[in-house]
Amino acid sequence: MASVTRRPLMAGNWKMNCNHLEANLLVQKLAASLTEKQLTDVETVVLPPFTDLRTVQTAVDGDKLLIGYGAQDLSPHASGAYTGEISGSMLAKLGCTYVVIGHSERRAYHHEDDALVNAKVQAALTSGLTPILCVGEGLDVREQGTHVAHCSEQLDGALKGLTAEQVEKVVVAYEPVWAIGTGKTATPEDAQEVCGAVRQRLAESFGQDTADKVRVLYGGSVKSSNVAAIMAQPDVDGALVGGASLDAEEFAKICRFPEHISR
Ligand SMILES: O=C(CO)COP(=O)(O)O
Repeated sequence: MASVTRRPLMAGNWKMNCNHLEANLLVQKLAASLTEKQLTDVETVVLPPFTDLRTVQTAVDGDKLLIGYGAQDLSPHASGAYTGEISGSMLAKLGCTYVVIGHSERRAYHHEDDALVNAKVQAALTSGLTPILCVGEGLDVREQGTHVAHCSEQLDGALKGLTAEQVEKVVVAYEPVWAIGTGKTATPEDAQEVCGAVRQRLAESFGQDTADKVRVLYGGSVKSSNVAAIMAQPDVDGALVGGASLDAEEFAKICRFPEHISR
């Protein structure tokens, strides 16, 4: 177990922020704030709104930036009469490698359930995209103490019908809803408790080898001041960062976390 190495992943979820001009500036500034070695050691990814993706692609390709990018959602369908939707193949064609699926904001505001999340995970994999599958409990569940069972259920629902080979390609993000955008970070021990339970559940369902390969991220008020303690946890392989990813220097500092930690 201890010998398993997973490349750390820092993913910036911009949510509904930045027009395409601002996106260009942010991605260029981010790349300029990190050395090639830092970008090699820690996989750095931005997740802008759909309307920014072409601009980010142009910046990344044009300047050969070592930054990955992806979308915040996709349609479960391949193509057709689904007004307003974006397919996985459209995202892949734009050079996206990642897509966020099942974010708590989509579960809450767009009533996405585990069955839809499962269909989206399958659609992403079919298009060659890496899903960043979000799970996490609200404050009520946390107060009842059933957060581990809640996240395990969300995980089971999202990965239903997948093979171990497919699951190896998935990134899981544990984002406690009560810690998102609130400034309340889960303690490093809280993050480890659920990230460890996620890996345990993956091992039970898909085998230890698969569980050891899957990267599990923590998300919720991650900042440069708390990232090192969170990343010191054995089952936390990276962070899904909201607000702090909109500031290039702050997100770059988050990506430079290995300077403050010995794992
Ligand atoms: O929801 C998040 C990332 O997907 C976390 O957002 P914040 O970092 O703003 O709390």
